[in-house]
Amino acid sequence: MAVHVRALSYTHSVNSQSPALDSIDLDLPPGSRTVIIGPNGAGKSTLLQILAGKRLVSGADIYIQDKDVFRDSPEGVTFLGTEWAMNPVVRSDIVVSHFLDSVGGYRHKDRRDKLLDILDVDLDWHMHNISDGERRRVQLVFGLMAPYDVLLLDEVTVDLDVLVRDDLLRFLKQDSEERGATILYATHIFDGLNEFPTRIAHMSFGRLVTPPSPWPLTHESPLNARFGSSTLYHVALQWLKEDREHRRELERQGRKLRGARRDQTVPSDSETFYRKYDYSH
Ligand SMILES: Nc1ncnc2c1ncn2[C@@H]1O[C@H](COP(=O)(O)OP(=O)(O)OP(=O)(O)O)[C@@H](O)[C@H]1O
Repeated sequence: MAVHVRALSYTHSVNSQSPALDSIDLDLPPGSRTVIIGPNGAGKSTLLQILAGKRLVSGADIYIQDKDVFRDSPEGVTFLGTEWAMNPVVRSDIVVSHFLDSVGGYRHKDRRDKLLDILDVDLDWHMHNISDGERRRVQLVFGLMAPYDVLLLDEVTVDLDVLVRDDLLRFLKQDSEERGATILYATHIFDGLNEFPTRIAHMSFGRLVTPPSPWPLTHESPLNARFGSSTLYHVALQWLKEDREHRRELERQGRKLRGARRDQTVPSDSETFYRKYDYSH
């Protein structure tokens, strides 16, 4: 297996009400492309960060390419998350061509040039003078130019325009087919994604409630009876509605609280509001 996880549970802090990950078992074969679907806070980023070795866990088996993620630091694993763009280094006055050279771009010239074309990156851009989407494109060239065996993507296409995103997904799919690379991708954007995955999984409240299942749906798939010829978008919509229902049920039992607190007295005028929130002088 390219990725093998058993009994993975994780709690961010002692104050957390419930674990971010709860008894996760996961197997991803080489060359598979899995899209993880789940509502905000389901645990997708936490799972990807742990697989990338960014958070230490004990008591679980976590192997990538048959190597223990924490003891053997497997090579060929690329993680791309949204927080990269917040790093002051990539917001400094550095020219894109210098930046890519400084991180070894010349070693992967063919892939780098292909990605520069797909992501429409100008090598003369200054990193402190570009838009969020442009910075994201530079990140993707930087992150994808070295060939990987396992790619962990945490919603990095969020600020790309649809054309660039479409070309990028095509590149990732073709690359994975040609080189057998495994991809695990957490996203909330399902436009144009239907043809991308070979598997889909559903995470909810820290659990993998539907483990990676073949996509497009096969006749043998247990999901087939429910979703038939649905698009990925409709499957996602249905799963997320169920998640919301589940949360509301927990709320009825007083176990989770989100949204408006209708049972509480709220300040009725702006003066009370400002006093309450300490805006008064
Ligand atoms: N640094 C942190 N400290 C404390 N709790 C955290 C931290 N990061 C995430 N959590 C909590 O862990 C749970 C899982 O969060 P996670 O970011 O993994 O969800 P997600 O599925 O990636 O959500 P999203 O779709 O919003 O990105 C949430 O309840 C969240 O509040």
